[in-house]
Amino acid sequence: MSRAATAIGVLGAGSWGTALAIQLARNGQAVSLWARDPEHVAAMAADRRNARYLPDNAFPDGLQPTADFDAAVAAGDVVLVAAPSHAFADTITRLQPLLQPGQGIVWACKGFEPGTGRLLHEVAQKQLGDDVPLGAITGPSFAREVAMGLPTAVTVAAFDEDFSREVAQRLHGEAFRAYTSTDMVGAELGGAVKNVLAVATGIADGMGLGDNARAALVTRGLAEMMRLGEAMGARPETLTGLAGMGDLVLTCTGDLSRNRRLGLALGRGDDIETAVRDIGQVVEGIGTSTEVRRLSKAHDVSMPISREVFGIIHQGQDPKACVRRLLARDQKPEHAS
Ligand SMILES: NC(=O)C1=CN([C@@H]2O[C@H](COP(=O)(O)OP(=O)(O)OC[C@H]3O[C@@H](n4cnc5c(N)ncnc54)[C@H](OP(=O)(O)O)[C@@H]3O)[C@@H](O)[C@H]2O)C=CC1
Ligand SMILES: O=C(CO)COP(=O)(O)O
Repeated sequence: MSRAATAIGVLGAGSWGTALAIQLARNGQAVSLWARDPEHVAAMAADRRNARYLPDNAFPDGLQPTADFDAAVAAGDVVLVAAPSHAFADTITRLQPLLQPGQGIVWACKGFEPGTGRLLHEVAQKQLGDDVPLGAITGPSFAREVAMGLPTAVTVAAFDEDFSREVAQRLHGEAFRAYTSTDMVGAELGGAVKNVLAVATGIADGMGLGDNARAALVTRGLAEMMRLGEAMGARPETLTGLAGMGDLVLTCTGDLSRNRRLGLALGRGDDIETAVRDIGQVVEGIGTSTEVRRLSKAHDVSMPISREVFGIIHQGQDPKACVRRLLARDQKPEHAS
């Protein structure tokens, strides 16, 4: 099969893979959208929509669902991975032997490798070496709104500026602005850490703590993200930009956020298993809270809000006790000198 700059394979037909596939097809790309379940593929092909994840959005003509992983990888010069972060490493391992010279990989997953805290570009680089162009799509972007064609801005980060430009050009279009960045660490860190902070603000809102508390959590959460970012080599402007502050504002305030919705349920006193089942889609903040805890310890960075989210999710701690602990912390200057 010949590969072309006007064709692309998207691996993962959840809500975000499907929305990005719709956006790419809107821009005239021939899109092969791969899903792992052949029945799901058959249903999408018949309905010309993804009834499981984005039922309200019809597929543009250029979008073809496929159950053929190899064909999706071979479709274009760029392969877009849109699996949850816990499936990222396996996806890279599976596609590695299929990669042809000149092909690049970009992903839309927001999280860390479970168990190691590695950023996804570190996972990909370790597996593939330095010769394969790699990039990450991040920023404030609810799948449903992108699929509807509502105005959205994202960042495409890659060490290789030509590659980030190429991916951005494929995505950029009417109502969809794709910026570029060379700060992979900041772009990936912002998109991952915001998941934990969206759970935190959801919990506060679920407990009825008010608008002041939400604004305080967003702002102090950003301070946590920036401290970790400084320790890990992120650029501060990335974290005050779309990948950090932008996504933080979106997911800490927008009820389409699955992470915020998990928090709302926990804050109302629901148990986590029921909340996750009711949401029915990936909630990255659950695993990410463990990895943020790991990284904050490894880099000796104070992240009290993220720590309490970890305690509530993984240690069964009472949200009320967590709030009391946060409020009882020592008084101090807002900005460390
Ligand atoms: N939805 C959004 O608005 C946005 C999501 N993201 C990020 O995109 C990534 C994907 O999320 P999203 O599409 O929303 O998730 P969804 O829950 O909507 O869909 C999950 C998708 O991943 C597949 N999947 C689940 N487990 C595995 C696995 N072990 N191996 C391979 N595939 C698997 C599912 O397949 P199946 O149906 O067969 O179970 C499904 O296609 C996440 O990292 C998320 O943070 C980023 C920006 C926006
Ligand atoms: O990352 C997202 C929007 O930018 C999606 O957020 P949730 O995973 O919390 O739904």
